[in-house]
Amino acid sequence: MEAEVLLSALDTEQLFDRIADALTENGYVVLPAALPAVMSDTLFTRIASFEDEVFRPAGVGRAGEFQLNPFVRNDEIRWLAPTDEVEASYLAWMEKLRTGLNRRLFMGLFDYEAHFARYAPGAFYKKHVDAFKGRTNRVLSTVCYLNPNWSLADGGHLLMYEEGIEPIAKISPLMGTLVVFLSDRFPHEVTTASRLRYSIAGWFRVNATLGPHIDPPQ
Ligand SMILES: O=C(O)CCC(=O)C(=O)O
Ligand SMILES: [Fe+2]
Repeated sequence: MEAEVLLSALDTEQLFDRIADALTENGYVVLPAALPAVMSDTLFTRIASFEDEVFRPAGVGRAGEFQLNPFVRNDEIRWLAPTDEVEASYLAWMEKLRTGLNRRLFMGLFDYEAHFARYAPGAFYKKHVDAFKGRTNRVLSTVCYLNPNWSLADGGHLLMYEEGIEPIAKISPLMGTLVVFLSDRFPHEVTTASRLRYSIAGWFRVNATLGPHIDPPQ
């Protein structure tokens, strides 16, 4: 038992090494089956069990600038909270990643926020950048997918762009796949899904508080 625990701790360190190396080299990484299978299974069970009322339409912009824009995105979200055991386990894993990356890359990641997202058939999220202009507190984006199977024809791909108009990556939202990327560097979009599509999107933030301006907002 102890050996098993040690082994998985070692695996996690190796995974974090891989993420750190890829971020340094490419600014992004796609990791199939990154999360422990038990964790993605329980997260899938949780999101799939939510009643419709649990979700709210996702918006664009933050705090004072927040608005609904169904032409840009029409997924539905629910923020994760540490009060639920399953959600807490995901947040705890991300906390390990946060300190792991700070140790390796001195990124100064300060906190993490994440929401479940549900894309109904026909839903999409047009090309956008996650970091809000002028307030650079979101520095590293994560997306974790919770769909037990997915085929090309189901759509709902994450397309990532860098400079050109052609995507540099096309990612299927398959269970356990984790994507991590620098928030201000990669415009990305979710193509129209023809099936219900589940994910958890999250952001590591730096503490950009300057003088009286509290950022992130409390
Ligand atoms: O679900 C995805 O693949 C990406 C979602 C996204 O870009 C976002 O929520 O900002
Ligand atoms: Fe995004």
